[in-house]
Amino acid sequence: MYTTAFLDLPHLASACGSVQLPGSKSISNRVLLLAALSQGTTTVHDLLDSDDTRVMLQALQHMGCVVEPSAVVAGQPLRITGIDGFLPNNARGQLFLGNAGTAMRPLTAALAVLGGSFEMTGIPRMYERPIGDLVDALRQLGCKIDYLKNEGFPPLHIGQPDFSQLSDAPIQVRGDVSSQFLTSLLMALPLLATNRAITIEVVGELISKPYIHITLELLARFGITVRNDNWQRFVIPAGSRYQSPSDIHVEADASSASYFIALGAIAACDSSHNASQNGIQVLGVGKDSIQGDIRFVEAAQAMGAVVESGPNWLHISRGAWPLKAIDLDCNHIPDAAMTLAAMALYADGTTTLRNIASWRVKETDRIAAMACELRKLGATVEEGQDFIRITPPASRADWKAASIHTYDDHRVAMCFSLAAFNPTGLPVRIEDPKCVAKTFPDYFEALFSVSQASQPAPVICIDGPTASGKGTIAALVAEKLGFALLDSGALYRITGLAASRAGLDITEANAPAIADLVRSKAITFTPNHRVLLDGDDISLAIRTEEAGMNASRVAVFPAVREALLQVQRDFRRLPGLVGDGRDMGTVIFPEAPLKVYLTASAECRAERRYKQLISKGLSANMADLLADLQARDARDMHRAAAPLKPAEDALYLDNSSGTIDEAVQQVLTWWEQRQPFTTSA
Ligand SMILES: Nc1ncnc2c1ncn2[C@@H]1O[C@H](COP(=O)(O)OP(=O)(O)OP(=O)(O)O)[C@@H](O)[C@H]1O
Ligand SMILES: Nc1ccn([C@H]2C[C@H](O)[C@@H](COP(=O)(O)O)O2)c(=O)n1
Repeated sequence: MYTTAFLDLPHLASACGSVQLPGSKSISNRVLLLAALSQGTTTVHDLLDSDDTRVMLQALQHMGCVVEPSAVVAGQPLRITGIDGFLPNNARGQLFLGNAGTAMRPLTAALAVLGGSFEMTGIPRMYERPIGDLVDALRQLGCKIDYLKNEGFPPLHIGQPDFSQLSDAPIQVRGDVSSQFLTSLLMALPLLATNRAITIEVVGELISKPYIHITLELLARFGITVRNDNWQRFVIPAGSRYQSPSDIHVEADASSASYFIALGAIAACDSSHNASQNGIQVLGVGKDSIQGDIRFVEAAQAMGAVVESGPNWLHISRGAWPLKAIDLDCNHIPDAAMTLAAMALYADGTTTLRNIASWRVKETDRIAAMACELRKLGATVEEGQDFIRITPPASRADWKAASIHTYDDHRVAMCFSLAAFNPTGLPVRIEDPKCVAKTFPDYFEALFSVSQASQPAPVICIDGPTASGKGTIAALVAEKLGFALLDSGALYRITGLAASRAGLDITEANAPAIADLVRSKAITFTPNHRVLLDGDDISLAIRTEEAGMNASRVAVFPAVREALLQVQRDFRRLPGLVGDGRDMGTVIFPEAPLKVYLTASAECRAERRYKQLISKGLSANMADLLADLQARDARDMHRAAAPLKPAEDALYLDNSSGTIDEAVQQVLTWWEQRQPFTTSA
């Protein structure tokens, strides 16, 4: 997941390949709560690991459920032993539920029926999301719920209910604000229906029926068959008791699929792929899905997408181009419909999405957010209380390179990534990309894995002499931008070490053998910054001064440099790369848009290197270090092959007196000056 302040998506030209989607958030959190209320242990497969499921799991553990392991581990099922309809004695606590509506609303209902003493809290946006209609419905039953701040909104306090006045009268709930209120009652009230049937009556038109369909399907899996009288009345039978189904599989998220369905419809396939590889394959959800958002497929088809499907897969390719503008009532696909707003940027006219009032009370006011950000890209947008109307930029020249504000809303971030396929060749900046953690933490990684940029990924080169600070500054710049990192010096250090371990003297005569040796070795840079040579951890061994000197000696040989050329270029990937070394800007990436030549006085470098070695527990001597460093500079600068020198278009940065942060900031400022983005509103 990208945890940077922003993520710059280079202009994307084509997309092709296969994506495995994470589990559905709606199904995951429903399954977790139902398993928690049940008798028995439920093994949950393919659970989504996201912010919303994490807060739900923590809450369930607070309620006395046994969860093993205590958090989601990739590829492993999770076992939940339920409370069989009763909280432990004196159950109490504060439950922090972030911005997870799928946790706040159903847990409020379940705990209000179960009792105990709980404070339900969240982030500030949660306190703007209405819950009054649910609380009113629960109070009809005798539940004890108090508002801790504003009437009608979380945070809440839930106390011990009094069901002495409970009658057979139907419980009424509004259905026209959020279907989560009805879902919450449907999941909580079986706890009260042990010896009487309970009827829920919907007041107003029920929105988002597909989400109620998911709830009913899952209730049935946990032993509760609810009678649905035309979406107006729901009858929970007497004698209800939650029973674990033992094993349950969470299907992939159909709304997450919408971004890749749109991608298949928008992006041409790279001509280097053959016809059979054409398009985007989505794995984990298909035509047998119980999720209403699967009907996004029909909307995408109406806009021109060509979609084939199997029980749990979809294949999407471009059909009509430009896409066809549509006018659609989106009540049946409230979440996925946001993706249509992004697709509308590529349509042949004005697209209108209607009956989307619920967008206004989601993670953010989504109608306002989409309108504002689409306008930044050059679209003309009209918004109403329950509709949005989008006319794409009139011509290529009318597209703008925008910095997209994401409002802590995962769907805004994912939708606007599709703007990177604009016809003008512009990049798109996505602010706060980590907001996708709510449903699809690795969304951007998945997007990059199937997308091809119109230009090779951007590279920032940082070259300079030994111990000038290249590695330190390069790593920090890469971290800030979410770019990959190439420590090219490490490759020469590994080569020098491999040669000595193989008993090869570093001589010109041995240069071809050393080059062959490095070609035959498996070199791995692990995500936690370890360096492996054929599986052996050599992270520390390559950091000695001797290893640095040997690196400088092998680096003189053209055959070695040739052997490492493609290895280095292969580090280039989306969204970009920072390369540190001696010839990044002159030889390896001569077309890089930013080249920095980092210097510092020899004395300053020797002193910093001294401190660096001592801090790693390696021995060092200042006088020797200074002499070695000067010898290394001389060899690196005066060798015939790719000598250390500034590229003609390099910018000089003297790192002798400033701080590390100042040097990093300078590089970032130069980078920013090369970007075309208009700033956020
Ligand atoms: N501006 C600075 N102020 C203080 N210390 C710094 C500064 N810049 C870098 N350093 C420190 O200097 C030491 C050497 O930096 P670094 O290892 O990044 O250099 P390098 O150029 O990558 O070296 P090499 O070429 O040998 O790989 C590190 O301990 C780093 O933290
Ligand atoms: N692009 C590069 C990177 C490194 N080298 C050589 C010369 C250096 O002295 C040696 C070790 O590099 P360091 O880890 O200290 O950055 O490797 C090179 O020739 N070209």
